[in-house]
Amino acid sequence: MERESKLPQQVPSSASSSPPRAPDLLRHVQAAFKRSRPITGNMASNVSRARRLLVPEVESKKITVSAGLTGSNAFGEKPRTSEGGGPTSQNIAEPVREDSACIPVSISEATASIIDESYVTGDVGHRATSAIDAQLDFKAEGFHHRATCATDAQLDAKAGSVQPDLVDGAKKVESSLAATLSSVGPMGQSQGANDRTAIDITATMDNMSSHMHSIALIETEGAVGIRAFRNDKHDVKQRDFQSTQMSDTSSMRSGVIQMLEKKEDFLVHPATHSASGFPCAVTASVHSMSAPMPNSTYNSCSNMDVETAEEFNLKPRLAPQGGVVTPLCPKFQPTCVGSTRQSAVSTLVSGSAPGSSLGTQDHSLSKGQGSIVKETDQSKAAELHDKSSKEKLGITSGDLDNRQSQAQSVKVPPFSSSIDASQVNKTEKSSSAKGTSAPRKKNYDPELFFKVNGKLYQKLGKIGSGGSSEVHKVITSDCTIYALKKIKLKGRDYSTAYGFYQEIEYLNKLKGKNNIIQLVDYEVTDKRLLEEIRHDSVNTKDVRIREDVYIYMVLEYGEIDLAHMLSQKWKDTDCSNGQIDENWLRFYWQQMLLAVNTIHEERIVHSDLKPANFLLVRGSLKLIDFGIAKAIMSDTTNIQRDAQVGTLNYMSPEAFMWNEQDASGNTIKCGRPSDIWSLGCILYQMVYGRTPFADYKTFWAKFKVITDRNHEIKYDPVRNPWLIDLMKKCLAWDRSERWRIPQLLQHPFLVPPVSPQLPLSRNEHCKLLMEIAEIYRNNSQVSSLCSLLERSLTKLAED
Ligand SMILES: Nc1ncnc2c1ncn2[C@@H]1O[C@H](COP(=O)(O)OP(=O)(O)OP(=O)(O)O)[C@@H](O)[C@H]1O
Repeated sequence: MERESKLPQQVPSSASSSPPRAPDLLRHVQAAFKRSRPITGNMASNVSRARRLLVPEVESKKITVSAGLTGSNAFGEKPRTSEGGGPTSQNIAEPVREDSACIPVSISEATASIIDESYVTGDVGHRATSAIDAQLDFKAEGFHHRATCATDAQLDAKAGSVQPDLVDGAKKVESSLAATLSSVGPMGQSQGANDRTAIDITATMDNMSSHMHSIALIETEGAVGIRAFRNDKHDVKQRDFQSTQMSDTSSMRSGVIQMLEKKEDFLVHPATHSASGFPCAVTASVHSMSAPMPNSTYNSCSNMDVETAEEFNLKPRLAPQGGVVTPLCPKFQPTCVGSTRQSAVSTLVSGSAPGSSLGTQDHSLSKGQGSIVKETDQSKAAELHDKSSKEKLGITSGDLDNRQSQAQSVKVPPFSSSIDASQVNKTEKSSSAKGTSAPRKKNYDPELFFKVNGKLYQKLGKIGSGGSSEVHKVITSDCTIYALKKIKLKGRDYSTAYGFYQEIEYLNKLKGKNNIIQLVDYEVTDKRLLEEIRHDSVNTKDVRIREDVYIYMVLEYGEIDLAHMLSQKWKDTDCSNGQIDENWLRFYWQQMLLAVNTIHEERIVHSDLKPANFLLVRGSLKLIDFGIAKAIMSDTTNIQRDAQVGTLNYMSPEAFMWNEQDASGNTIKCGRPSDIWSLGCILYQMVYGRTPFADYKTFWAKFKVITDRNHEIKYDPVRNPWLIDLMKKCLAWDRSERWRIPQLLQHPFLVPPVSPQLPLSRNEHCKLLMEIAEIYRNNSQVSSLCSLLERSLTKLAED
């Protein structure tokens, strides 16, 4: 009842004969929506909810209605290690579809800001959401633009010149909105009214097919990110990636989300949702740009500097030195993949102090807040930034000029008032401390981003680390997830460095092969050294690299590796009958064979096959880690190694004895059969849950037993005897006796012989006899006996 008394005042029905003027109506709606009700029952929780941040407002007479959707990503994974470990969660993002919609609307004098907030219809008792709660902020100059507007929309607005077709569309939207808003009932009403409103708005947006912008709201439990897209007639291009947090709203949107999800025009690819595994939200908002934005609006991209922001298609953060600002909300900082579900997207999204609510209009700085960027500095920085990023972004000179002139005509708002001193970027601090304008070293925060060939990749967490590298999960501005392998070359000798570089060459060679992990991009940070590594590796073999040089490789992202899958499978198997599921085994064994066959056909020997080097990508196993792979020389089927390689439990006898002389005086080399041995060890592990030499713990014990040709590997009985035969074919000590992959692919374990129905028909008898005759074609006696039998059978059949 108490709650009842707090219900917003009923707004007189606007569906009456004379609808109120838009500002009046909006004021009513705001009055209703601003008084959001407490969440009832179990809806009320102390769980920190997403809060909303604002992005800069600039003076304009423009309203943007925007809607869209994208998925949030969350990565509740544990870092992987090369071998073993627990299961890894499976998250993969598909590129975001860019078919969202957003309509720029030009509106005069009166402006409105419709934003999403949430409330609960207590009587219905479920999550109610209003994507278009109205919140009116009447300013002397008109509307206050709140929110999340796309960079392009802002730029368009700044230019002060709205294209005629947009104006036209804008007017339509304006009137549609007025009509739509007039149908919004008071807060206490049932969900239906609000649903209807959202649908109406959606429909309105649908009507605006050209020059549409959209903002997609990425929502996790604690953070909300907004993506904005521009959908021009000819150039559908993903645009701004804004971030925000919302207070007590995230859980409320689901209703509208579901509603809007049905409106395909607003949706990004559903795969994005599944990638994240988290609910996505859509919001429709009306932005006006009539008043200067509160400083806090800059928080929306506060963890990115200008270049970062632009890389992520954000409104550039106009820090004079291009400095870096640490995330406002450390809770959302991506530290480790497994840290929180929020971490992934929430760092794309930035946090804001709870106080920086939507309604904040305070332009003054609060006490103790740090450095403020002066407008002039910002303008200069914007110019500089625009110039420097022109090339990178591939903006045409016409575009750039246009944008620059727009930028000049726009009064750039001051920095966020809600950034406190501790949150101001490190570069700014250090340069101001020195009192100099020190040249900036990096214009992005290396703790949060990797930069490969000028493209930024935001860290989502460390996936794993191998002997030579660390691998991170990263996300790009278009929400694609990759694995980024970082190899430190400092302290390594040139030949080792060359080995690392060779992995790139192999991956380039294997581009397009769908059972090999795909290399998307790479960079060696020191080009001169790269040339030395490539050309002088022999001369400088033992010279160690002293510079801080890294190899970055951007790779297709794998959800989980076979090592983790196996350990999980064995946990499940232990709980059931103790024997591995044969069909599961067949499926993955075949995939492994196909992957290794691909590289063998390209005359590459992997040399380090182990479960951790098979990754599951979209349901298929793909091979990774060509760090020690070697090409097979054209004049031989084997390879000469410079160093002993491999992982002990999977190493073939010849890998242990490389370069030694065998009994006949030949140098022992590793070739394709060495990989087959490793595959045999993996198969053995899949069947028995341990590798064949796992009982031998030390290096010398393993060395002794593996290099002993008389050692007999123990095969415990299994249901399918073909399985044991298969393992034996792979683990033959003599490498010349090991089967090759094409044979293994035809092994009866994978291709079980089909036993014919008995008794055989006359034709089948005849066929059988002909086969026998063919086998014994050199034996005239067998041949004639076969033909006699065949004739006899034919005669019998005739009788
Ligand atoms: N593309 C990828 N997608 C997802 N995870 C990956 C990817 N590449 C590597 N990893 C993870 O990182 C770990 C280490 O990667 P990788 O094996 O390439 O590094 P390395 O330094 O060569 O390791 P090793 O010591 O095993 O040779 C892998 O076991 C795997 O779990």
